[in-house]
This record gives sequence, structure tokens and C-alpha cells, in this order.
Amino acid sequence: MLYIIGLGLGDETDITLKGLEAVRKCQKVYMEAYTSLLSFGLSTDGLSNLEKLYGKSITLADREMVEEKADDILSDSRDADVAFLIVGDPFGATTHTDLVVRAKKMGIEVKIVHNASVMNAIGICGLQLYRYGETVSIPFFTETWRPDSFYEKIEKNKEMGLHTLCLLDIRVKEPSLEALCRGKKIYEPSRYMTINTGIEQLLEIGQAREEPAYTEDTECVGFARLGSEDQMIVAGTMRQLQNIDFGAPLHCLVIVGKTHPLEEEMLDFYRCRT
Ligand SMILES: C[S@@+](CC[C@H](N)C(=O)[O-])C[C@H]1O[C@@H](n2cnc3c(N)ncnc32)[C@H](O)[C@@H]1O
Repeated sequence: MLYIIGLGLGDETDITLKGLEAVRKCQKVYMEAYTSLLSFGLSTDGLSNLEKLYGKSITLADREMVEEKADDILSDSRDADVAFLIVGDPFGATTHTDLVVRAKKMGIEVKIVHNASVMNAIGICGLQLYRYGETVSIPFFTETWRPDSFYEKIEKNKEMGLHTLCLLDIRVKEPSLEALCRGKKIYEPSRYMTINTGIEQLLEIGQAREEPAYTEDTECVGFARLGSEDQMIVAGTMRQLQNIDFGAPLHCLVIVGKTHPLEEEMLDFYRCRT
């Protein structure tokens, strides 16, 4: 049996009782470590906190492992109970559906244990979850690669008066260009996009349009470390949020669409006063 278990967003104690019972009966436990991050990150301490509470040793599964060795994880699940832990909810990232499809095609039984995801935790700012349009992902720009496919989606959401959740890039264990050229395994340091960089890139793409869907004066909400004790939520214009230090990762951003008076009342609690 393959258990795919959501851990929630904060720390090791956010696992559900159902999830904890499942992990404890598994012979092998993997933890996905590239699409998200618990609030204490993946320091040795963080991982051992999880191991202590769950009473199991955990193998970190990076992108390479999940993509190249998924078959090993899956074939282990044929004869044993295997847990695959995911920060947030198992379906809060597009990546993990592939694992479920592969398992099912191999005839392996799959059980999902849900948990909170960034996709619903953003509800805390008061913008109604059913008034969001398509979610976009903002990748880190490079000198030669400045993709802007997210722009049209934001524009469409805006036209319909809907809010847009912008997920900000995570680069973990990315092979360096030099390493790729030489066929060596050398990795770039991990990088997590801040709200400031996200806004800077959004504005660069917007400013190239004649009638941009958003400007420096567009109302947004910035979220950092949702679900943790020191989470930070600030509502303000892009210009205002750009000047705020949101601290440690993870960050995400919402571009506000048309608002209902009740949504405004809630946003007021988070408004930037500077
Ligand atoms: C693929 S998504 C989320 C995956 C996760 N499985 C979930 O359900 O929440 C990852 C992105 O969501 C945002 N994110 C995730 N957790 C967050 C948190 N606790 N606070 C703020 N943003 C978060 C970041 O922009 C991050 O790059």
C-alpha cells in the first residue's frame, strides 16, 4: 500500500491523527523535499523533529529521486506499506498526481491523507476562496529566460473580477549549468523567491504592456510562512509590499480582484499602514 500523506504547513505537529497512524505502520517513509517546505525548513533538526514524533526514520526524496527512482518507491509499495510525506496537501502541487497515476497503473493500492494546503490557508486574509481564478506560478527570471505566460492568466482573472494566487518559485537541488555541461552532479544553492522579487518580475512584465492588468498601485496581499507561529500577512499596493521584508521563506502573493464589503473588512486587519 502507498500512503500519500499531507503534513500541513507549519511543523511536525500539523500531521493529522489519521496521517500519524498511517506513518507509524509503514515500513518505509519518504518525504518529498522540493515543492514545499515546513516552517522550520529541512535542517537536520527539522527532519529529526519529524522522525522523533513519527517514530520512524525518513528518507528525503528530492526531485531527482522522485523522477528517476519513482519505480523503486512504487515497487516497494507492492509488498510493504510505504509512506510518501508531502508538505501541505498531496494535491496542493501538480507534481504528485503523476505518482498516483503511476501507482494505480501498476495495480498498487493508494491511500491519500489530506491536510491544509497553501491553496486554502490563504483564506485567512478574508478574500473568499471561491472568488479566485487560475493560480499562476512565477519562475525566477534569468539573463536569457524571462517567461511571461502567467501574465495572460492574471489578465483573464482580472477581467472577471477574480483574485489571483501567485506561487513563487522554489529552486532546490538544481544542477548548475557547469555541472550539466560536464555531466557532473554539482548543485546550485537552494533559492526561494521572495514577495519582493515576485513583484519586481510581475511589474517588469506588466510595464511592457500598453494597458497592463496591474500596476504598482494594484492591491495585493503578501503571505509568508503560512501556518507557522510567525506567519506574516500584509495587504497593500505592489509598491508598498515591495518595501516590506517578509523574512524567511516560503512566500506567496495574491493579486486582489473585485472585492465584497466583507472581504474589505477582513483585509483592513492586514492593511499596511505606511
Ligand atoms: C507547489 S505549492 C504548494 C504545495 C503544497 N503541497 C501545499 O499543498 O501547500 C508551493 C508554493 O506555494 C507557496 N507556499 C507553500 N507553502 C507556503 C506557506 N506556508 N506560506 C506561504 N507560501 C507558501 C510558495 O509560493 C511555494 O512556492
